[in-house]
Amino acid sequence: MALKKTLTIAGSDTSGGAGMQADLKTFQEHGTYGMVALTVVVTMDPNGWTHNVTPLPTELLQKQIDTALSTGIDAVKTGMLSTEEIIRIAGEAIAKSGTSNVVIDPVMVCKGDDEVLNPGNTDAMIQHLLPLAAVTTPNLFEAGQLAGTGTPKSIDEMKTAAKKIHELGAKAVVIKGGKALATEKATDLFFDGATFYLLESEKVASTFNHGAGCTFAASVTANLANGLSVKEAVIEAKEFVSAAIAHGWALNDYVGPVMHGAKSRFGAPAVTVTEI
Ligand SMILES: Nc1ncnc2c1ncn2[C@@H]1O[C@H](COP(=O)(O)OP(=O)(O)O)[C@@H](O)[C@H]1O
Ligand SMILES: Cc1ncc(COP(=O)(O)O)c(C=O)c1O
Ligand SMILES: [Mg+2]
Repeated sequence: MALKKTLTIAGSDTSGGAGMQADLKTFQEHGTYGMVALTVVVTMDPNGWTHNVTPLPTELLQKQIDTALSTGIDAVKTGMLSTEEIIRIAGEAIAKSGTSNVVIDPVMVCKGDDEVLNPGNTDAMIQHLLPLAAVTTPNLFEAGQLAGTGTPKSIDEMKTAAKKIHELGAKAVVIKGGKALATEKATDLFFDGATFYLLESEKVASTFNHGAGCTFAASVTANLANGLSVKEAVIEAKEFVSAAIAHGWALNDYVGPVMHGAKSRFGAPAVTVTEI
């Protein structure tokens, strides 16, 4: 039986919760066939868990992209890209891929890590990636950087940022309020270019949400490969990640990854969708 083919152009999170590890686990849970073009390897200091990001040689990235694209892919997502050159190469790969099922997760920082990646990356993402996006999935900080508005602090400010990001070329935008937004629920804003929707689920008190953003974007990617509409894809992704966060767990004293396979095992919390 042939499966839908999903590609992630992303970094390796050696701790397994985020990055290409989250993407592959999530692709598998959605019944798609996952492939990876690896950009960087993230390792952690065993004492204190400080992140270290090591880019792979770009010739090696290009060879991986050529390999994966030669199979004919049904959807592609980007994750941590880390340098302007990698962002440009990813953009060229997507333009060549032949699919319009393109999810840009504009990863700029790791949760719990203050080191913001090179600001030139934001401009490179705007130039090379946003115009190709069927959906882009910034968190609050990333949305503020892309829109040039500073981090949104309310639903109204999220709407303003989403409009700007849409004007930059992304066909649809999900700004993830997550637990940073001061709302009772875990609230994300979805803008399809015409209508705004709030996607809401119970806010989980736990801090075990490492990899939530990657898992959300990978779910959207697999759903698009499987033929769902963009709106259906983001709603299912919200259910999928809500279940994964509700069952997040402590890997060690430093990090709590989401449980990528929670929805199929335990079901998903309710998600409400409201047009605003
Ligand atoms: N504590 C939480 N409870 C429920 N949902 C959450 C929680 N934290 C994040 N989410 C959801 O997880 C998804 C990823 O969001 P977020 O963690 O902000 O992204 P990122 O990992 O990219 O920073 C979003 O749908 C967000 O609303
Ligand atoms: C390789 C890699 N990609 C992406 C991320 C971003 O993860 P999140 O899903 O928490 O936004 C991380 C964070 O550690 C990472 O290591
Ligand atoms: Mg993220």
